[in-house]
Amino acid sequence: MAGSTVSSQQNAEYQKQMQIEQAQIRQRMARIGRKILVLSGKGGVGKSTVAVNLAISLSLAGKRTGLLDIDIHGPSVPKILNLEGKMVGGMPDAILPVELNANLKVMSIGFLLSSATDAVIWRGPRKYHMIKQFLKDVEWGELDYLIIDSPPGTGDEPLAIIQLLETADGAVVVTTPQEVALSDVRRGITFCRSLDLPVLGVLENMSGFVCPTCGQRTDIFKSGGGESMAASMDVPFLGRIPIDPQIVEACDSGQPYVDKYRQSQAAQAFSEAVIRLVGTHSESVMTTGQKGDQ
Ligand SMILES: Nc1ncnc2c1ncn2[C@@H]1O[C@H](COP(=O)(O)OP(=O)(O)OP(=O)(O)O)[C@@H](O)[C@H]1O
Repeated sequence: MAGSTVSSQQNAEYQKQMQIEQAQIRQRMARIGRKILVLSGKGGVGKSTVAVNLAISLSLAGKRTGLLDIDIHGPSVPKILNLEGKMVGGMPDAILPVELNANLKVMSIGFLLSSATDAVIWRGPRKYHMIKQFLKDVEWGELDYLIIDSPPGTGDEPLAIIQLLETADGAVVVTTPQEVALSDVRRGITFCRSLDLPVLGVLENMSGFVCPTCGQRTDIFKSGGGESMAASMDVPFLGRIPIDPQIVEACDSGQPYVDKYRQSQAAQAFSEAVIRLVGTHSESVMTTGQKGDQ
């Protein structure tokens, strides 16, 4: 009897603590306009590349943007943005994100690991706790957009963030065109629907390669599969990003691709996809995406 009283007391305290933390998350998130998750059904399809370049495009368009990398097992955002080894700032009750430029703040689990080679072996509850801490403690300030790079698949991390955010605006689902990737994406879309998370669009990455020497196009992973899958699942299609070796080079050297190679076919395709995605803010994104020299 005494034991059950203690455990019900503990349970009540735990519930109270959860409510306090959820209220803290709500308070932080109330200062952020649109919260967009970038998901993929399968690993290696370019999800982090898309998340980074989406965040850069929005920041170049003058939108106050945050980029949150919750890919606990493979945080690649610090590498792609040449932020490896950066220390995040701290305040008594908050973690300060790294400021990449005046409009772009970045937070990644990678900043909290002691080296780029550290492996994280965490079970579900610990991942949930880390994601909750990010949402509760990272001091973004006022943002127009928060872009969240989630790990591939439909596991603990995307589930945790969707539940904890409560009010995410939706997901961009990245795929490559071949059937083996598309079947995983269908599962990803079903996952979003079962959690009432709107699918804002499907982006087909690595869609064809145009040889820079002879100009011949080769559909290495096929082409068009993402578009027909989006139509059959009744979700918007955002466009096709071709394979471009300069994307690999930019990612590996930590340079923002859409900024550095603005006139390239892939950057233009990227820019059009962002316009389809953000809709009402399209003019400013278009202006930024098309101005400037390479
Ligand atoms: N359109 C593209 N053309 C050429 N290379 C690309 C393209 N998109 C992404 N890449 C390259 O593919 C590799 C994987 O990309 P990325 O890390 O973004 O994938 P991911 O889906 O986030 O992977 P993970 O499953 O590990 O999270 C990187 O080397 C990146 O530079």
